[in-house]
Amino acid sequence: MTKYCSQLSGLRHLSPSARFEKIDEATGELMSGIESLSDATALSMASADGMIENVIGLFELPLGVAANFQINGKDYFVPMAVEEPSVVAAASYMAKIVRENGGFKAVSSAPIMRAQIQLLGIGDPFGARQKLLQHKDEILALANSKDRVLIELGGGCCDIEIEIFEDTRIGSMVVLHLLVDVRDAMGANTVNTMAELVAPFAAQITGGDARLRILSNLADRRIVSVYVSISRDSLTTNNFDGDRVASGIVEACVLAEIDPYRAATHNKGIMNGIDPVVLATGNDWRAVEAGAHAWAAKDGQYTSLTRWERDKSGNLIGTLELPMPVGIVGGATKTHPAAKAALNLMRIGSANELAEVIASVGLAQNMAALRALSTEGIQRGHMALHARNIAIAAGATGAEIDHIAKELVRIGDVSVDRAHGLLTIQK
Ligand SMILES: CC(C)(COP(=O)([O-])OP(=O)([O-])OC[C@H]1O[C@@H](n2cnc3c(N)ncnc32)[C@H](O)[C@@H]1OP(=O)([O-])[O-])[C@@H](O)C(=O)NCCC(=O)NCCSC(=O)C[C@@](C)(O)CC(=O)[O-]
Ligand SMILES: NC(=O)C1=CN([C@@H]2O[C@H](COP(=O)(O)OP(=O)(O)OC[C@H]3O[C@@H](n4cnc5c(N)ncnc54)[C@H](O)[C@@H]3O)[C@@H](O)[C@H]2O)C=CC1
Repeated sequence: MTKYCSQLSGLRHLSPSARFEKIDEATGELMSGIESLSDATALSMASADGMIENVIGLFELPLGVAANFQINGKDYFVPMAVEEPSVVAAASYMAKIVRENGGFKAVSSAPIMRAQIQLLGIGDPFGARQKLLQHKDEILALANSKDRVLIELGGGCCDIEIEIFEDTRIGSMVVLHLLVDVRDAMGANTVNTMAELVAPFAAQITGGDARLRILSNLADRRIVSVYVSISRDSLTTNNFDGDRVASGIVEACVLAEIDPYRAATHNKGIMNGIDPVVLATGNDWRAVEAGAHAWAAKDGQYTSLTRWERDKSGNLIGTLELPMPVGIVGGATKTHPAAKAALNLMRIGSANELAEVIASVGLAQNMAALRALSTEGIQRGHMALHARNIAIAAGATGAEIDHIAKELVRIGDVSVDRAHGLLTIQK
C-alpha cells in the first residue's frame, strides 16, 4: 500500500475526476466512503429532511482539497467546503512552504466545554456561591448521572465555577458554570442536558430561580495552539527578498494587534481557512466563529488571533491560539456522508486532532493573506482565480470560462462588464 503523502504539485492542472484519482492514490487508497466527496448527491433528501425542518432541497458548495499539509509529523489532505476563490490555493501554497520548514506544530487542551446556569432572586449571592461550592460533589454526581457513554469514555462534568453579577435592573445574579470534558463531541447538547438536569438542584440549595441553562460559546477551556517557524529564504519571491516578506508579515500583524478595524479583516482571513474545514466535517461553524471572536476580545479590545514575529536567526515565527469546539461524533458529523468521508480522508482519530488540523489551516491562510497584502497586494493572486467566477456570472459556459477568465486577467480588468463585452465579441 502506498504511504499517505499529501505533498502534491500541479493539482490545478487536472480535471476534478483526475484530481480525485491522484489524491486517492496518494492516500494509499484507504478512504472508505471517499466517493461521497465527489458525489454531488451524497446527502439524500431523506437524510436532509431528518436533519433540519421544512426541507425542500439541498444547498451545494464546491469542495476543494488543500495539499501539502504536515502537522505534528503527519500528512493531511484537507477538505475545504467554500465558495471563495483562492482560499484552497493559498492554503496549499503556505502548507508547501511550511512543510519545507518542518511542518505545523500544534497542541490542544483537554476538550472542556462550559455550561451556564443563571440563578436570580438571590439576596445573598456570596452565601449562595458558598453553598454551591459546598455541594460541588453532589452537583458533579448529578450532572454525570445520565450520560453513561460519555462517562465510560472518561469524560463528564469535572468541575464548577461560580460568577456573581450585580445589575441595577435585575439585582444579583449568580451564574453556576459546569465544566465538562466532552471527549470527541462538540458537546453542546451534552452540556445543555447536564445544565437542565442540575438547575433545579442549584435553585433549591441557593433559594434562587433558575433561568438560562445553556453552554457558553466562549470555549476558553478548549484551546488549540499552532506554531510555524519559516526561514527567510523560503519566503523569497521573484520580486521580494525573504527578509522583506518576513518583516512585511510582522508589520501587517502589528496593525491588526492594535487596530480593531484591521483586526476584523485579519481574523476574517484566518476564518477563511477555519470555516471551510469546520463545514466540510459537518461541524457547527457558528459556534467556532462565536468562540473565535469572543476570544479575540477577551482582554477588553478586539485584536488579532495570530502573532507573527522574528526569532534571533531572522526566522519568521507564526502562532495562532483560539477555542476550537469541534467534534468527530454527534451533531451532523455522522449523519452527513460527505462529513464522514472528509474525516476519513484526513484519518482523524480524535476531536483534538481535528482541532489541531483546523487551526493549522487558519494559520496558513493568515500567512498567505499577509504575505500577499504586504508585498504585491491581494488582487493579482486572488482576482486571477476570481476571474473564472466573473466569467460564469457574465454567462460564460464550458471552455469559454477559462478563455474569458484568462483574457480578463491579461487585460487587467476583472469585471462582469468587461466579461460581457468579451463574450459579445466572441459570439
Ligand atoms: C493565490 C496564490 C496562492 C497564488 O500564488 P502564486 O504565487 O501565483 O502561486 P504559484 O503559481 O507559484 O503556485 C504555488 C502553489 O500554490 C498553490 N496554487 C497556486 N495556484 C493554485 C490553483 N489555481 N489551484 C490550486 N493550487 C494552487 C499550489 O500548491 C502551488 O504549488 P504547485 O501545485 O504548483 O506545486 C497567492 O497569490 C495567495 O496566497 N494569495 C492570497 C489569497 C488569499 O488570501 N485569499 C483569500 C481571499 S482574500 C480575503 O478574503 C482575506 C483578506 C485578504 O482580506 C484577509 C486579510 O486582509 O488579512
Ligand atoms: N450554542 C451552541 O453552539 C449550540 C449548538 N448546538 C448543536 O449541538 C450539536 C453538538 O452537540 P453534541 O453534544 O456534540 O452532540 P450529540 O448530543 O449528538 O452527541 C454527543 C453525545 O455522543 C455520545 N458519544 C458517543 N461517542 C462519544 C465520544 N467518543 N466522545 C464524546 N461523546 C460521545 C455521548 O453520549 C455524548 O453526550 C451541534 O450540532 C451544534 O450545532 C446545540 C445547542 C446550542
